[in-house]
Amino acid sequence: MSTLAVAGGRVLLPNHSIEQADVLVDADAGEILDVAPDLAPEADETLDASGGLVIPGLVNAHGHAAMTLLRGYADDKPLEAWLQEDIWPAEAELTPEDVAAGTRLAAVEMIRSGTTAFADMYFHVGEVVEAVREAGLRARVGHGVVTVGKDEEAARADFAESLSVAEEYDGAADGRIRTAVMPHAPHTVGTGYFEEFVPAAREAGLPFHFHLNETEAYLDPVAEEAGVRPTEYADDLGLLAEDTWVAHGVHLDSGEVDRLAESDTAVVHCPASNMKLASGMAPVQAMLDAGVPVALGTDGAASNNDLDLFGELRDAAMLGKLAADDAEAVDADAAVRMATEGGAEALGFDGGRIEAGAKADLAVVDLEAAHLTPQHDLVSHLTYAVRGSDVRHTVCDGAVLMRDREVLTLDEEAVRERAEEAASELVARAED
Ligand SMILES: CSC[C@H]1O[C@@H](n2cnc3c(O)ncnc32)[C@H](O)[C@@H]1O
Ligand SMILES: [Zn+2]
Repeated sequence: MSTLAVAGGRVLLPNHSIEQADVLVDADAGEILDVAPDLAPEADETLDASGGLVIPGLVNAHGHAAMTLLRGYADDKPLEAWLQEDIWPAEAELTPEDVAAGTRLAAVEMIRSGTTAFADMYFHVGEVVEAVREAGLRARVGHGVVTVGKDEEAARADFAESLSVAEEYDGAADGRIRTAVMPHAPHTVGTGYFEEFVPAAREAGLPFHFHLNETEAYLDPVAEEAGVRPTEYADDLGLLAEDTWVAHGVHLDSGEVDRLAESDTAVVHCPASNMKLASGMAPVQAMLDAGVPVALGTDGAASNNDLDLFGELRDAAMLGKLAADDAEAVDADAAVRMATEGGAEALGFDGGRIEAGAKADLAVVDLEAAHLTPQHDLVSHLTYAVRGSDVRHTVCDGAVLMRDREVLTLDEEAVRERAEEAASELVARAED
């Protein structure tokens, strides 16, 4: 067994107390062995965390990684116009090589900002898997299904691909990659296709991930077709369950919040995307009060426009207060929980907390900075003051992905060059 000690720092424990301790990791098994003072002498390798805070690696529970190529391509529009006029025409030109380049760029950005696990709903999933494997990250990946606008054969093939991809790649990269079936949203996939494929997916034990109630406009097509709110529609189709996690949940009535809580379906709050697209304010405190599991996500880099999850912690706390008209709503503690154990639970990973037996997914935040001084409350700092660029080391599955701000698993300069080129060519094809 080879061991790694993350030593000399303070550690954020599962009850959110902070202790001066070392974290000893079984680097082969990718698990935390012990959290206690003076463990470094026992270890084969040491990461210096002095002056830093060791936290669970953050979990970005909803996104479209390769959309980094479309960062800044189309801004300042509402969701429907943005998708129809800009994003979907560009994505129609996406190649597997583009997804390879864009996902690696996303991986560099996430590693740099302390994210160790993420969810990805996109296309060319084989390329996503290779990028995640090389980067050393953990991910739940899936092929996104849209059937509207497709003929029956193409629509059935799209949904079938989501199932076959989920079966093919589950457990890849030494188990760091898990999968799910990912229909885009209740109104962008026809009812008949849900009725045909959901039972098959459930039979195969596959989880589901989809966008739910992101905008007011997302409610109407379901109301017209089924006469119910989308959460009830999804539940009737067998989509809600403890292994389902949905993105956004902005426009939920109290019956829908209760239904999500009763089915133990997790909701991924994406505050920056919701603000940028003016989608609305999710009732985060109401969901927490009702017992809905809540996680955080960036959504794609084209609607955020970065993948720094520390921004979501801050935005979730700020927007949660505004939505509830209550400064006590979505406090710093709740935001940190959503970004760590909440995300890990939503994605079904045994991480998000620093204790013996948990996955060794960690980030070390450098606290020696003007904007983190003084240090009255480090949980407050994680939510309101830390930035992704404060992360000094990142560890996933016991492997060091970034040491002293140098990404070790990917050649950052080459990744950026390749992404720049892929993005220019993609946009040129789309606008041709
Ligand atoms: C079918 S793969 C995923 C699909 O979703 C699109 N997308 C990106 N951001 C959002 C969002 O906020 N709401 C809905 N759909 C979104 C992405 O461009 C892909 O086409
Ligand atoms: Zn999304």
